[in-house]
Amino acid sequence: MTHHGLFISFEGIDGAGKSTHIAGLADAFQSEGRAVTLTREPGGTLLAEKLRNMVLDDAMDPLTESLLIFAARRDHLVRVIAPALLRGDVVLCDRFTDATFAYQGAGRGFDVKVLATLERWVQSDEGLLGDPTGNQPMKPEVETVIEPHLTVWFDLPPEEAALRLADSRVPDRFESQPVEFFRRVARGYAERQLGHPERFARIDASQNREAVWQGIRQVFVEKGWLQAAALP
Ligand SMILES: Nc1ncnc2c1ncn2[C@@H]1O[C@H](COP(=O)(O)OP(=O)(O)O)[C@@H](O)[C@H]1O
Ligand SMILES: Cc1cn([C@H]2C[C@H](O)[C@@H](COP(=O)(O)OP(=O)(O)O)O2)c(=O)[nH]c1=O
Repeated sequence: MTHHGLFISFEGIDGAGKSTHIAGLADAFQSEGRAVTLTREPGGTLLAEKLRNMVLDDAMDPLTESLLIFAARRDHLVRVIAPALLRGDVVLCDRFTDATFAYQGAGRGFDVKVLATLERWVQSDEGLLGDPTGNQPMKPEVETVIEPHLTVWFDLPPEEAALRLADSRVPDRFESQPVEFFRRVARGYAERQLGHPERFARIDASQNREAVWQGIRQVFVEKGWLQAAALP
């Protein structure tokens, strides 16, 4: 799929600080005249938000969980992400497939080979350029697997994330997992980074908010995607 958009995902264990900084980046891109699509996973469409509620609220086996998450992802790609990239938008997505490898793969111990197969199927651009109902799919000339241009990984020790979350919100099914679960998830993200070093930017999320923001700012300025002057 040829497009002029920019696809950026944000990752890290719960409480690492993603939500705190995504809105600031959206403002920075908008102040430079770029259209921004701000979205999240699981979710981002009516159907995917319904699937999100099921995944976050109901106990299920890891294959069911992975299939629902990838089903939500496909709908999100077809209806929101691919059209936004074709329009030339900057897509800022709170979590994407690395979260599935970290949470369902490393966290829940589900087979990463199955996840890799689902990743290839779901993120194929085949059918993405057609009608989102799927009635009139168009075949791409060369099939490609859509993935973020950049993944900003907020790396934070699980013990610190737990402290930050303790008084901030009611935990969902994942957030209420023991710290050992998040140690595995954090290792899962580290493995994903090793597999995709060119795509990942690791941010030391244990720093204070201002230092974390400066780390993010530096990544975007170095890539030439934002001008230093546009950022506080
Ligand atoms: N650098 C930081 N230092 C201390 N607390 C932080 C920092 N960044 C965010 N927080 C706080 O930690 C909690 C989790 O942050 P949040 O952005 O919601 O994380 P995430 O979206 O990654 O789950 C919030 O209460 C937030 O205010
Ligand atoms: C995208 C994704 C999220 N998740 C989990 C991680 C989070 O605990 C939860 C929701 O993520 P998130 O949107 O970060 O929740 P919040 O904004 O409330 O912190 O879904 C997976 O287990 N697999 C996935 O593929």
